[in-house]
Amino acid sequence: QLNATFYAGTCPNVSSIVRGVIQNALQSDPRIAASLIRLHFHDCFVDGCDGSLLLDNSSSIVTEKDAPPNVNSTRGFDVVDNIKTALESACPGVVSCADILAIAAEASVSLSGGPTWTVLPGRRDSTTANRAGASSALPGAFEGLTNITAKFAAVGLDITDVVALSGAHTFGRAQCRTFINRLYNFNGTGNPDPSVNTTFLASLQQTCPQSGDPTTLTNLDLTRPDTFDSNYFTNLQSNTGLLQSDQELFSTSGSATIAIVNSFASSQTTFFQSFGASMINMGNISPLTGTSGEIRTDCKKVNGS
Ligand code: HEM
Ligand SMILES: [Ca+2]
Repeated sequence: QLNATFYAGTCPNVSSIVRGVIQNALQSDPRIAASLIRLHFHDCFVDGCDGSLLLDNSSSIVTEKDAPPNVNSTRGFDVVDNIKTALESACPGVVSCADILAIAAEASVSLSGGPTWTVLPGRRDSTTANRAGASSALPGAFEGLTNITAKFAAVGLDITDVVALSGAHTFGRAQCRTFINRLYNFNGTGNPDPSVNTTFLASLQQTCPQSGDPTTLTNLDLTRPDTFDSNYFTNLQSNTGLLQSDQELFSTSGSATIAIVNSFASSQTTFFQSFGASMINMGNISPLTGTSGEIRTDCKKVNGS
């Protein structure tokens, strides 16, 4: 039931309103586009794309925001609220918070130099959150390609989706705690991860000293950190992927992901096309449609609570 023209009659300017708020936010926060697309991902993998991630703690809600993959990590909720406020004033009670995340993801990528794709809206918002689901369903950087692939398969996404969507790490930041395992004592070997380029390793060790601040940020893409491009894949070819889960796509011998990395590295057009298709696949994960769920008035709260 998701449909490109879902808001054509009820909120025809929804895309330009969302885009305008993000454009404005980008003026003071060049990272916000990356942070917003990540919210759509962390929403969709937990009970589908239903806005569950956005709910705060309350008497009936145990927030997903405090699950390990999200706590002190996901950000941009204030901008989602600004988008919701702008939409409530233009078309009250019409656009769901789940759709805001899907539309914001596309706007964030296209405003950062990446592809455009046709977002299919029509999602409605959950009245529940799933903390345990957020703790278990989202992939972690140390998990290994086999487990990560299994978590994507659990929501109907295949190996091409894994590689294409990982390309979102072409922008945004990561904290030292998410990759320091690779820098000094990888898997108990007493040595760094052998798949880290040695010059890159030295620079990461400077950024993240062994007893330094685990929350220090660095760019996921060392080449053009705020631009959406295919450099993520050429980085993997030169062993400068930041997270273990990034570099494994290219450095796991015999893996089917290697050929996909090589094809995206050699053609940005191929990557862009594939990325748009995979974002649509991700956006289709078990939405609430029809009369299921509700259209929240405030993305942080279930209506009437
Ligand atoms: C394949 C499995 C994935 C793993 C293991 C993973 C893991 C991570 C980790 C550990 C961070 C850094 C978080 C922090 O330091 O606070 C991060 C950041 C990010 N992730 Fe992923 N991720 C994955 C897939 C995805 C997907 C599918 C998307 C979107 C389509 C995505 C978009 C992002 C973005 C844009 C950032 C930077 C956010 C910011 O700067 O605020 N990731 N990811
Ligand atoms: Ca969800």
